[in-house]
Amino acid sequence: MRRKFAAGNWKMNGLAADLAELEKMVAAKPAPSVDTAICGPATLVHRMAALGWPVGGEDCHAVASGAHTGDISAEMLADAGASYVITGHSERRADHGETDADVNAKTRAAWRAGLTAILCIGETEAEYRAGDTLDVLHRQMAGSMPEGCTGENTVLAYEPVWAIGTGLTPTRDEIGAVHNALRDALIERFGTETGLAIRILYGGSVKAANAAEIFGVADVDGALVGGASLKADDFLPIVAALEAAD
Ligand SMILES: O=C[C@H](O)COP(=O)(O)O
Repeated sequence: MRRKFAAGNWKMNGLAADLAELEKMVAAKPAPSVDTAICGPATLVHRMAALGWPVGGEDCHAVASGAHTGDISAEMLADAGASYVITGHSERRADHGETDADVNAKTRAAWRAGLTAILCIGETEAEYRAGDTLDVLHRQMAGSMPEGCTGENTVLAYEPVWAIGTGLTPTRDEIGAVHNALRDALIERFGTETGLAIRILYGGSVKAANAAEIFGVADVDGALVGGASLKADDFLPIVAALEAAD
């Protein structure tokens, strides 16, 4: 039985003053029946973790330490109190040219440090319009997901690039068809037990207003939430909708 998971991604947002939002989330003590986490900027991870809410990084380097100015290793995130790290977010793939091989290496780095990887895949708008969504996702899964993925060390996040920060979302049927295909692909690649254990999150313009509808789709095990995770008043209703979902 997969535990539902609501993860936030603060992206390049968050100053010390914004920790007040996380304090509000902690004070609300929401939804003990679902997993929650906020992935925050590296500058805040330590202080976020100290507040007692599960925390993740937004990216990590593939190696543990060395001459890589400005980079953060998975070990550093774990040392700062993180339990998760996002790998392969489309903004990293687009802004930093990260390839599936890079994402694969970063995901293995996350495991090496004892972190759970929230591994992102997703098609661009052009790929969606061309009807190539599943081909793209299968290719990204094949390249980005290392051998050894389990339900404990990896969470798969399906994030259509064209839905991120746009207010657009695929239809319920589209999300359902994609998540169903991803589940089949996980089972084929990792076997039935592991394929059924790996959680698949949907990400892209999830907010309180559409969360219940999206969480009602089969094989949606939760969400990776960007903009609506920045404020407790936006994120907590999403967590509540996940808890209420069948
Ligand atoms: O990692 C989160 C996603 O990029 C979704 O962002 P968004 O909820 O602001 O669309």
